[in-house]
Amino acid sequence: MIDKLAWVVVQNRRFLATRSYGKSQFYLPGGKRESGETDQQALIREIQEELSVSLNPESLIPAKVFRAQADGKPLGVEVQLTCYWGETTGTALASAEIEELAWLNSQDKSRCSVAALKVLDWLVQRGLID
Ligand SMILES: Nc1nc2c([nH]c(=O)n2[C@H]2C[C@H](O)[C@@H](COP(=O)(O)OP(=O)(O)OP(=O)(O)O)O2)c(=O)[nH]1
Repeated sequence: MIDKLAWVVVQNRRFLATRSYGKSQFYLPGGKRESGETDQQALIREIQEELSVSLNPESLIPAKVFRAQADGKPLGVEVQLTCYWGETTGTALASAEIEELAWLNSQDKSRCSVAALKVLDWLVQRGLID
């Protein structure tokens, strides 16, 4: 199981998703903890790397944990996304390994990894995106 942290942010009834170079599916932004890091430290570092914005540590609130088949990995390898809400100052920009940023809603299901799709469905259920 691949254990990752992810940032969930909704604006104008869409959520932020990222696509890395060489990949076709969109993911929730985030990544793995490095040794000794808290969830908060790891997520802030990953979001700074991927999107060039600083998450405010005080704003981080646990959202939900999702588990699904990991994109591009052998069948049965799962990714766990421990998702947090959080606020940033500044505008997210595709950086480092990220080729593209997109604000998605349920018209974009086919562009999402299975894990990102679970997040999408949950945001729809909660009435936050269309
Ligand atoms: N952050 C994130 N990762 C996701 C999502 N959906 C999804 O399948 N993943 C998967 C993609 C990879 O199979 C898996 C692990 O990410 P990773 O960064 O370790 O994988 P990778 O193969 O790109 O990295 P690497 O081994 O080249 O370092 O997480 C998602 O929504 N957000």
